[in-house]
Amino acid sequence: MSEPILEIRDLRKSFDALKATDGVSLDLRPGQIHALIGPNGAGKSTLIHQIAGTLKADSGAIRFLGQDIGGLDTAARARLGLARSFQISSLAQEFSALRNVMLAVQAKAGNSFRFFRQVTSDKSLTEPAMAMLERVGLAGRAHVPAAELSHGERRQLEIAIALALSPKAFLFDEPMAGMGPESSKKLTTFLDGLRHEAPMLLVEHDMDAVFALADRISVLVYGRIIASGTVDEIRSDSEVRRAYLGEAA
Ligand SMILES: Nc1ncnc2c1ncn2[C@@H]1O[C@H](COP(=O)(O)OP(=O)(O)OP(=O)(O)O)[C@@H](O)[C@H]1O
Repeated sequence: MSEPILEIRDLRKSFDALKATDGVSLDLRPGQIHALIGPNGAGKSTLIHQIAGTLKADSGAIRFLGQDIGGLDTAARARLGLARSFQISSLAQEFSALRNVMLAVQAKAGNSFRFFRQVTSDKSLTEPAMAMLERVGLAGRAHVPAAELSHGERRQLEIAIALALSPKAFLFDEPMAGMGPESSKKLTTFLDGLRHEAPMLLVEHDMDAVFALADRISVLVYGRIIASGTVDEIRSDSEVRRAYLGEAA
């Protein structure tokens, strides 16, 4: 089996007495979509934030491309190729979709944010940014401020931003949240194709999407992984059905 791109080992994070992450270990391998599911409050977002670096783990190891990244900040992890899209949007709301992606292209190139005003027409930024918008189906909305995009379009924009960083792995926290069935289907097809670009750790409550996409599913309950396996293994696991899936399986 190929070496994991991302390795999590015995990760722990408490908020006072609450063990939000209680000894989690998992691997993300090349070409893989690894879904992380579990009930509300199970610790899925907390885990994603520790991997991205927006939250510091209490203990445990996070290795990315063979390197221990536990001591790196969010920006350094992103520069290594760890791209993320969170439940809570980090878009610059007053900027157009195109400008938002240009910021990411510029960050990837290592340029300073301060000079952004002078480079808004720089083709080395506009062209790749436009190409990313085309990929996610947002080219026609390039000049619309992020604040005026629909919820689904904002999620597409976040993915375009993630793509602009030439990621080696994606962390997605509920990309389908708040989307209607049509948009969810479209996004599912898009994410399916994305696995060849970089593997993905996907937190998602939409079980249709998870079952359609996941190569592997890990089930988190009270901060612990209670089961990990293929879609079929997870669907037929009686403990998982009791703890989470219920009738959805
Ligand atoms: N900053 C924080 N301070 C204190 N408690 C927190 C903090 N962040 C999360 N928690 C708690 O940690 C637990 C895990 O929360 P988390 O948001 O990671 O769950 P989740 O599985 O992502 O839930 P959901 O599916 O509802 O998004 C919850 O009990 C939550 O209240």
